Amino acid sequence: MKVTPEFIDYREQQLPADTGAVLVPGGFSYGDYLRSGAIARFSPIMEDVKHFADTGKPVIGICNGFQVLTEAGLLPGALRHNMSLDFICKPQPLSVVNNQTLFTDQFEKDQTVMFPIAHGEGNYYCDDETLTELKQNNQIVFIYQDNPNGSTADIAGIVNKQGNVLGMMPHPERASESILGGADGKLLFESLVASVEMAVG
Ligand SMILES: NC(=O)CC[C@H](N)C(=O)O
Repeated sequence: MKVTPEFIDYREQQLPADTGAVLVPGGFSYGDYLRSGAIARFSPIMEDVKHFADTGKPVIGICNGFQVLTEAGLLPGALRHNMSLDFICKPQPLSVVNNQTLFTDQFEKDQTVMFPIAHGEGNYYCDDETLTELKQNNQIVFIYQDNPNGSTADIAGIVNKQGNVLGMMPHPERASESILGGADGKLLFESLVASVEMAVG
């Protein structure tokens, strides 16, 4: 099976019927006014993204996409301003703490990967109760090796309880071929594509 990416406009009401996975990308939505992702989560397409996620199909939010998914209630917690209040843009070493997800099963457990970060509001926050749940359910997927932004428990990426929605601040797509400085990120997309292929059969 050949996987073909397709851009879906945020004003659409419905995802195409044969959608295998949804990727909510990074960038700036509505100029990050109020909070990053706080307005974009009302985009018409988000209703169907929620239904899609409810059926157990894979959804990944990267950077602004992660912010949108937390604002939409698809993932717990919130992203706050970096502790330094600076926009931080640099390569960042991470550890893959959970390689048992459909997004990370081609990584080694505790593998070090280098993904760039580029954000002003990457400081992941959740309350103690949520953090306990995240740990108990093995929902923490990536952690920062040297926490750049003040994130609770060094969290760089989490999945929802069901394991089909991933949100992460670092950018695997900016580390997906050696000409970009590294190809660690490619494994994430290969894991995802293999999972989608398996689901489709
Ligand atoms: N690269 C991104 O997606 C940036 C996300 C958001 N605009 C921030 O600065 O936090």
